[in-house]
Amino acid sequence: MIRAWSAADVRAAEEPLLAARVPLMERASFTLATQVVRDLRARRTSVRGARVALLVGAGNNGGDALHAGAVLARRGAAVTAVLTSGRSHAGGLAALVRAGGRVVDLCASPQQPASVVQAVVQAVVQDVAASDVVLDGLVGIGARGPLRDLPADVVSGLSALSGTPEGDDRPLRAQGAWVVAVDIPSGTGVDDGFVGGPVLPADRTVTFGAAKPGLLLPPAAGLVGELTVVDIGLRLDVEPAVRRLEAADVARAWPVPGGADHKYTRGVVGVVAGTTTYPGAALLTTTAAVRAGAGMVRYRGSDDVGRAVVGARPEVVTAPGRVQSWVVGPGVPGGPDVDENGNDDGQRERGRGGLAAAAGRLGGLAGGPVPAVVDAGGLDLLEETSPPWFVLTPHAGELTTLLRSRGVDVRRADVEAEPLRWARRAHELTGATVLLKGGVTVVVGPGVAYAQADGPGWLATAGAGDVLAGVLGAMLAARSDDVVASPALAAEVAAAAVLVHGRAAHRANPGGPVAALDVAHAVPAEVAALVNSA
Ligand SMILES: NC(=O)C1=CN([C@@H]2O[C@H](COP(=O)(O)OP(=O)(O)OC[C@H]3O[C@@H](n4cnc5c(N)ncnc54)[C@H](O)[C@@H]3O)[C@@H](O)[C@H]2O)[C@@H](O)CC1
Ligand SMILES: [K+]
Repeated sequence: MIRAWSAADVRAAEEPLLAARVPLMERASFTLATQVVRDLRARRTSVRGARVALLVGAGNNGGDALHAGAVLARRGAAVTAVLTSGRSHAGGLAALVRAGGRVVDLCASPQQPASVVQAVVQAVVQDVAASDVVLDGLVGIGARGPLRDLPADVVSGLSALSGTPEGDDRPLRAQGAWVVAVDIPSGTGVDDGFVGGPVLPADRTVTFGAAKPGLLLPPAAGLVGELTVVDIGLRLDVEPAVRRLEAADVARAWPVPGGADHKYTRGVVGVVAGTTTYPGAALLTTTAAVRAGAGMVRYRGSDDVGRAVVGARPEVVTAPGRVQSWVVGPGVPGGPDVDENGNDDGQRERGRGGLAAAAGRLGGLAGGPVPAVVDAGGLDLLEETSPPWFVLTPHAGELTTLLRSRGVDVRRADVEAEPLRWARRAHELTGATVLLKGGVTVVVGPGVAYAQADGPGWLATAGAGDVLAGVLGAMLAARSDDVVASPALAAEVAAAAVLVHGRAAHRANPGGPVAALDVAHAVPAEVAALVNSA
């Protein structure tokens, strides 16, 4: 698991070590330099003679870059530091100069007219782009807001370089430079992943002490490249702000059935999905639940769609009965669609019934409480508040609608700019666990947040959400009682489902397009690979 702590928590953990004169910056910068050497070698560039540009800001982040530059210069690299602030880390600067590094100070003549400064910046930008490696040490965890002043000008200049292919978001790749962000890509929100101005996308981010939330969260997560966490000896005893599950975590927690298990201990998934107009969602959701190892899948819908489901997956039953998790809503019309089409095949009524049972509001034969996945049209069927064992699975547009229906003035662009913030708001307002789908999927439950980046971009395709709902339904059914008993567990299971779904998409067709049903069919082999690696 990757755990990420806020800037404040990291600073608090640094304090006792700094007080004890532990050389944290030396540790950090030496490991940074070592990583750069590894990257250069991997790129078949010898360290001796390699051109290294350091983008240096006012604080200790620039100090890290300067010290790392000094290490590289001592090993024969041609290092140039570009100072973007009137004050740079004195020790780092002295070390670099001692090691033979070159310094270009953009603030050397503060009285120069802006046009001259801009011309100098442009010239420097060309030089930087011609380097083998660029270290971004403009700002780290001391940053406030988007980049401004000269750091912003330099990054904007690099981003606007000619020769960058249209649509390529990594301006220096075309020039052959490898960008290493020091601690964070400068300009990204350390704690929230917000990107409100220019950022130089990194090929690698070397972060110190612990990951920071912004490195895992969208949209900043897309600018981080490969993430390397360097242990500098910090002790972080508080709960992390954001977590990311890795394959080993999911493998360890997977409920592998034993000899005494039967379909009811494995878990029965009740699915209310699809209508005669949208039967595909019913097929995808039930197939995914079956393929993810549900003890049994019970489809609830019209006779016509039920026949199609059983035709495709004879394992599915259509009779009512015991259920250990509900999946409500894929392919079920919501709000305006219902008014237009009139007919929903009675799915909304069945969905309400499933959710009432899942909330424990029916009792008796209906059973419950049990976990529920609430997707698409199911989101319209929620009561004012829900228990944490309900996992809502909106995309950004659906989350916006959900929030607006509860009086929050928010637009889709806001949700996309700060997914964690708005997913958390939806969790606070509804009480449910919220899984906000995207290239990086954010999950928020009571006291916990996960950010999962497991799937390829190809996974953004119709029906992929139905498959996720089915996989998650099966995983919740397998741990039904535990999920109801421990409020934060639904979020962990949901994050694990996102991981399985994303990895199954890679497995379905590595490096190429995937159809939703192919993802469902790749789930068993992915689960086998996971549990066999545990
Ligand atoms: N405390 C320590 O001993 C350690 C600190 N480390 C490094 O130090 C960094 C934190 O250093 P600092 O606290 O000095 O802060 P930073 O180096 O992150 O930068 C803060 C400075 O940047 C300027 N600045 C802030 N926001 C800006 C913006 N939006 N645009 C342009 N300039 C802006 C301000 O002048 C401020 O002084 C960490 O990210 C890490 O790289 C590491 O060396 C590990 C040990
Ligand atoms: K940085």
